[in-house]
Amino acid sequence: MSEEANPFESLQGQIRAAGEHVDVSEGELRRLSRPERLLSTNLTIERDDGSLDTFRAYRAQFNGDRGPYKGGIRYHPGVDEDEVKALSGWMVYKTAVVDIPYGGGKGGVAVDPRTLSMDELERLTRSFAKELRPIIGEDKDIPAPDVNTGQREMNWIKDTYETLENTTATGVITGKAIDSGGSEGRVRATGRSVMLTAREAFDYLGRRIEGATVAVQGYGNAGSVAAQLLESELDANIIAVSDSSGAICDRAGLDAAAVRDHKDRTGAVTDYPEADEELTNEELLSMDVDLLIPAALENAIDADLARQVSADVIVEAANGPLTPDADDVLTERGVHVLPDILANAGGVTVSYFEWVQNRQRFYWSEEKVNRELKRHIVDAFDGLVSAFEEHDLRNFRTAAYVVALERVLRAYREGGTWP
Ligand SMILES: NC(=O)C1=CN([C@@H]2O[C@H](COP(=O)(O)OP(=O)(O)OC[C@H]3O[C@@H](n4cnc5c(N)ncnc54)[C@H](OP(=O)(O)O)[C@@H]3O)[C@@H](O)[C@H]2O)C=CC1
Ligand SMILES: O=C(O)CCC(=O)C(=O)O
Repeated sequence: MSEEANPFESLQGQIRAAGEHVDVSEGELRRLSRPERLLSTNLTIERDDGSLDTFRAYRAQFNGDRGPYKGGIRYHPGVDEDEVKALSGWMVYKTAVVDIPYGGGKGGVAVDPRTLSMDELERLTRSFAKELRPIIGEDKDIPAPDVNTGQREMNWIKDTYETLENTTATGVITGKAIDSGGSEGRVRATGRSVMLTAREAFDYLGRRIEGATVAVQGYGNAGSVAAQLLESELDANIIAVSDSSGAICDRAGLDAAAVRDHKDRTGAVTDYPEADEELTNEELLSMDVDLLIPAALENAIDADLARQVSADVIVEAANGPLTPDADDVLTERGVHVLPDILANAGGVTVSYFEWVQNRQRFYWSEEKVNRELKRHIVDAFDGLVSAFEEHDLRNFRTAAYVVALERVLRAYREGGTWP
């Protein structure tokens, strides 16, 4: 394996690559390549046995030119400052590419939540919420779920914030449970945009998605919903999936929902009784499939692995799953990569719908949420393709950053000296 790429440097390279095709000054590019603000703190909680433990925690507010900072909160041992900075920057360009009125932020705690009891997790989350309280708010910075967080953690943060502020502020966080102001369709929104992006991409490339073979790395919120929707709505054939325990494969096709049930019951996709064989994650990523969906963490595919990738199309459900060198190798090899900032933007798009519903105190049906989500993703895909063709770009990622950078730049300039 080559040396691990720094995700913050990866993000900066992606912005610079787009900058070559956009009328942007060096000063503007520098401004739009680093966070405006970073909260870096320690959370000390009492363990159930009475001892104290301390965890590093961060919130990066990368850019607010287009609206309040927006982005998830991750609980994972690998969380560090550069990861959070990168993830917050990706949010800026993601919200811009789907044209929703937000900037970008991201937070995280360096913790393996599986080592905490539910009570300890609640104390940790409420402690983080107290640290976040001065810098978040319905019109300031609106967190949401990411890896290893979900409705439960979002509700704890909302409750802590509202208690300390002595008010109701339903829109201070998104990804909440439905009866606490959550939106229909949010839980499945990230997977849904992955499915929609795959459908649009296959159509554009003149390929059939019906019956297409698919491998999915990571079987959490993003990966397992994408797999289920690709199967149920587009008749794609999910032949391999994985999680941190390993990968399973059935070349005749897995039942994506049944694998999810098995993982919910046992905690892992491995040992699924209907699977033909078990593989390593590396073997899954180099399988000969029509569509590969990395849906776990950053840097899943480096240059060495990229040379072994046999998929024709990659749709990035995870944020930053390719190292920059892997991206170059895949571009040169003619593998079509649909970038994270479009493909997984369904999550933040429905978070936006949730926030709109919270502000209006008027709630939408799931059918309306899904219809609006489809419109945003299809429009964003069309915008990306227009930029790709107009600038004769080397890959779809640069096209997405060109569209997004132009939008962020316009907002920045309109806030200061008009061109
Ligand atoms: N949730 C959301 O709304 C959004 C998520 N994303 C991105 O999608 C990605 C996944 O997030 P999400 O689905 O929410 O997170 P989850 O915590 O729900 O799922 C993550 C999955 O990745 C698996 N995983 C972790 N490490 C590895 C590994 N080395 N090899 C294979 N699988 C691994 C986990 O396995 P195990 O279950 O065994 O731990 C789990 O199945 C992240 O990059 C996130 O930033 C992007 C936009 C929105
Ligand atoms: O729903 C949101 O606001 C953010 C989701 C997120 O963290 C992401 O898109 O990476």
